[in-house]
Amino acid sequence: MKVTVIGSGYVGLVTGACLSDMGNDVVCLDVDARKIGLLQDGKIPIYEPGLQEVVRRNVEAGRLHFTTDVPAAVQHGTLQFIGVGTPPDEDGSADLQYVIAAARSIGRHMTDYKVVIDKSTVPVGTAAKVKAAVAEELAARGQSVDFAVVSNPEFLKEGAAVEDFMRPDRVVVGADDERAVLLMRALYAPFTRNRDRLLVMDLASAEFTKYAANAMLATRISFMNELALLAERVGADIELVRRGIGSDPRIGTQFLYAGAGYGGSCFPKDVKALVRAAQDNGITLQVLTAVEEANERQKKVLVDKVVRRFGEDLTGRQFALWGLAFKPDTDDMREAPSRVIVEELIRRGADVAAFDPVAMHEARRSFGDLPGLRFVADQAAALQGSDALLIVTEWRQFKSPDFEQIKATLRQPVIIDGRNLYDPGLMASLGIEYVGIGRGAR
Ligand SMILES: NC(=O)c1ccc[n+]([C@@H]2O[C@H](COP(=O)([O-])OP(=O)(O)OC[C@H]3O[C@@H](n4cnc5c(N)ncnc54)[C@H](O)[C@@H]3O)[C@@H](O)[C@H]2O)c1
Ligand SMILES: O=c1ccn([C@@H]2O[C@H](COP(=O)(O)OP(=O)(O)O[C@H]3O[C@H](CO)[C@@H](O)[C@H](O)[C@H]3O)[C@@H](O)[C@H]2O)c(=O)[nH]1
Repeated sequence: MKVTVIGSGYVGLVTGACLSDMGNDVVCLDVDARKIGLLQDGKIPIYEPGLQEVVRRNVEAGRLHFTTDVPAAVQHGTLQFIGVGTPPDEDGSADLQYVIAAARSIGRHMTDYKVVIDKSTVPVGTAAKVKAAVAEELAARGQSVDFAVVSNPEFLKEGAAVEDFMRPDRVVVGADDERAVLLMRALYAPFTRNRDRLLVMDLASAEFTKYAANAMLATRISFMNELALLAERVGADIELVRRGIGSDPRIGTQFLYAGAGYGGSCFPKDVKALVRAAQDNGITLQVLTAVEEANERQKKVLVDKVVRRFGEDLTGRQFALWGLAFKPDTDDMREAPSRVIVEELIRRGADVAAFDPVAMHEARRSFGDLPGLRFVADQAAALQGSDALLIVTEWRQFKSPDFEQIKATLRQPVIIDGRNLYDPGLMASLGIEYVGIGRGAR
C-alpha cells in the first residue's frame, strides 16, 4: 500500500520503517530539513535499538523515502499518518498546532481519496478538528475529494520501539468509515497475526484509550514510589513487596519498579493533558493529580538522600552520576529525572561528574553550559574525586560493575541508587554504604 508519514520524529520514523518492512511503499515527510538531510544520508537522528537496520534495508529496497517536499509526499500515500509532536501547552492541554498544520497540508495538496490517520497522542475531539481542517483546505481550493479520518494511537516504548511496533499487544483503530477500517485492517494484518489484536472502536474511545493507558501506567509507578517512601520508614523492602504483590495476576509484575520518578516525552505530558481535559469538562481527576504531584516529589528523592547523608550545603562535594537518559536504551533526555537531580545538586553547591552510555550528546544539548556539570568519558572516570555514586538510569552495563574499584576510587564508599540495581546484603558485605529506593529492611 502507499503510505505517507507526516513527522519523521520518534514515532514517525518507527512507523515508516516498520510499515515499509512489510512491503508498503512509504514516504516520510518532515519540516525539519536537517533531520531529513541526515536520514537521506543514511543517518538516524535518534538512538533506538534495531531501527538503523530496518531503515537501511528498506531504503536499499527502494520502499522507504525521506522528503521535505509537502505536495509530493501528500500525493504519494492513500494512507496519511500524522505523527507530529503534541507538546503540552501552558495550561497542560495538548498543543494541537502541529497536528492541525499537518492536516491542512493534506487538505491543500490531496487530489484523490485519503485516509488521514492520527497517530500522534491527541485528546478526544481531535479527529473532528482534523476533519474540519482538511475540509476547509479542500473548500478553499474549490475541490470536493472524499477522505476519512481515523484515530490510531501508538503504544510503542522507546528503547523497544521496533519490537513494540512489529509485535504490538494491540492495534487500536477508531473510525466511523467502513472503507477506512478495511484499509487499516489490511495494513496491520502482518502485525496483528490474529484479528483479535486489532481493536476497532469509535473515534472518541480510541483517542481516550491512549491517555487511559499512559495514565494507568504512570499511576502504577507513582503508587509504588509512594509505598517506597513508607517502606523505608517502617523497615520493609519495596523490591520484595513488588514481587509479593506482582505474583497476583490481577496486579502483574510489570511496571511496578520504584525509582527516581518517571520521565520521557509521554507520561508527564499525557497525565497533565488528561487532568486538564477533565478540568475543561468540570471534573477533577483526583488520583491523576496526585500521580503527577507524587512524581514531582520523587524526582527529588535522590537529592533528599544525598542531603540526609552529606548535609544541606554541598559546597566542595562532587557526585558521580551514572545515567542521564530518562530510561535505558535511548538517548532521549525529555523530562529525564537526571535533569532535576543535576540541577538540584549544583544549586546546593556540588559538582557533578556525569556519564551515560549513549545520551551524552543529547545531555550536552539539554543542559547547555551548566557550571559545575562535567561530562566524563566512562563510568570509572565519574568516580574519580567523587564523594558518592548516584545511579539514575538502569543501563545494563551498570548492573554488575567492579565494586572493588568503586570502593577504592570514591572518596567515601557510598552508593545512592535511584534504580535499586544492587543487593543491599552484598553491598553491606563489601563494606559499601548503600542507599536504595524503599529498601528499609534490615
Ligand atoms: N516518543 C514516543 O515514545 C511516543 C510513543 C507513542 C506516542 N507518541 C506520540 O507521538 C507523537 C510524536 O511524538 P515523537 O516523540 O515522535 O515527536 P518528535 O518531536 O520526536 O517528532 C515530531 C516530528 O514532527 C515534525 N513536524 C512538526 N510539524 C510538522 C508538519 N507540519 N509537517 C511535517 N513534520 C512536522 C517535527 O519536525 C518532528 O521531527 C506525540 O503526540 C507523542 O505523544 C510518542
Ligand atoms: O516500573 C517502572 C517502569 C517505568 N518507569 C519509568 O517510567 C518512565 C517511562 O518508561 P516507559 O514507559 O518504559 O517508556 P516510554 O517510552 O515513555 O513509553 C511510555 O510512553 C509511550 C508514549 O506515549 C507509550 O507509547 C508507551 O506505551 C509507554 O510505556 C521512565 O522514566 C521509566 O524509568 C519506572 O519508574 N518504573
